[in-house]
Amino acid sequence: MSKGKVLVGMSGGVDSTVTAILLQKEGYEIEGVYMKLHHKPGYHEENYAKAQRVGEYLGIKVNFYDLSEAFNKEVYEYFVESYKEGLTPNPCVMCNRTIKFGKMVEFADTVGAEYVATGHYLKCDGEFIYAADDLNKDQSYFLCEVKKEVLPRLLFPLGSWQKDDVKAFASDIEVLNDLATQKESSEICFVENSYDEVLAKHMDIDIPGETVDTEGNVVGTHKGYMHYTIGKRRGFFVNGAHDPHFVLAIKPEENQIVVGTREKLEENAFEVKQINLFEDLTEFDCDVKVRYRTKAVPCHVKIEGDRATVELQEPVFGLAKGQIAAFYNGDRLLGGGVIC
Ligand SMILES: Nc1ncnc2c1ncn2[C@@H]1O[C@H](COP(=O)(O)OP(=O)(O)OP(=O)(O)O)[C@@H](O)[C@H]1O
Repeated sequence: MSKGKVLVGMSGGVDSTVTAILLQKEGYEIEGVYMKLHHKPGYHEENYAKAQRVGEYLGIKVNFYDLSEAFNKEVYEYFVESYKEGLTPNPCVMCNRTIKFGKMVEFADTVGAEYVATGHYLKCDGEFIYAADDLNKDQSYFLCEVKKEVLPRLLFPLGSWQKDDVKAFASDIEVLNDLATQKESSEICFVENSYDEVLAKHMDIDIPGETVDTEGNVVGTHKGYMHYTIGKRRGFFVNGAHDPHFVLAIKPEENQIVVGTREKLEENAFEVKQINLFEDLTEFDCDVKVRYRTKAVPCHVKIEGDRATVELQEPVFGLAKGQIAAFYNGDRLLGGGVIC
């Protein structure tokens, strides 16, 4: 007897392919969906064809779902607008909230699937999300803004797998072994080379401006504020500087970047907005990650409405407004918010 129906997000990559195979083996009825999210030329034809090939191998239907309009509004425009406002966005976090675990869950309803699965590396027990066993691949951070209501419907079979084992598993299946060796996708699906190349399609980002110190004194020049993120230490000019200088703040209205030495990047507290929690908490101790590839730091969090203040027990360097703070209790994800 079937364990129930699962809609699997199938991108044509090795992770979602193995996800679908494992769930079918476990006894679930599987249907796939390939989502068209952006307009990178040639991308969807190639990847949908791969997803369909996996579908044929498994004997399942793989739907093509054009979500490019919703993706453009919820993810792409947010990405471009954030840089315009001098902020550092995290498009994958917003995509997971609105598209992958938003629109895809709604689509699951239309095909009668009670569950939704992807090849993300993380664990979910229906109530909480946990870091993956493969800590190098762990993607739990990117789900901290997902709505709590959808968690009971999510399945992530790769949470207990090592990436190398996933590749080895796929390599053993002859018709799919090319998927195991293909290049891994880049971090942001619609960015081919660099984020400023994407921004340059929409506006002139090469407008030189002033580089100032923390007192507002002009100390040099830069090539346009959108080329910089907090903590960056190259690509601008500081007159007569002996020590390395880092971007401390971005002032879009003045087209200025504020720079200073590394100690000035140190922060001991910050605020977050758009707080999203998987349990009812108002004041608590936990660990916080202020970027994806960074160590979690112990902190104290106090929630007020949909905002929170975070006091760090050890300093972090280079907090970027717009970036995502994810709260953890050990390997359990408590939720997250947007640094403001
Ligand atoms: N265009 C898409 N259509 C359907 N599902 C998708 C799509 N893009 C990503 N996913 C789902 O989200 C998961 C995570 O995507 P991400 O791009 O982070 O991972 P990935 O390691 O490249 O995965 P894969 O190897 O499956 O391509 C994928 O494994 C897949 O289940």
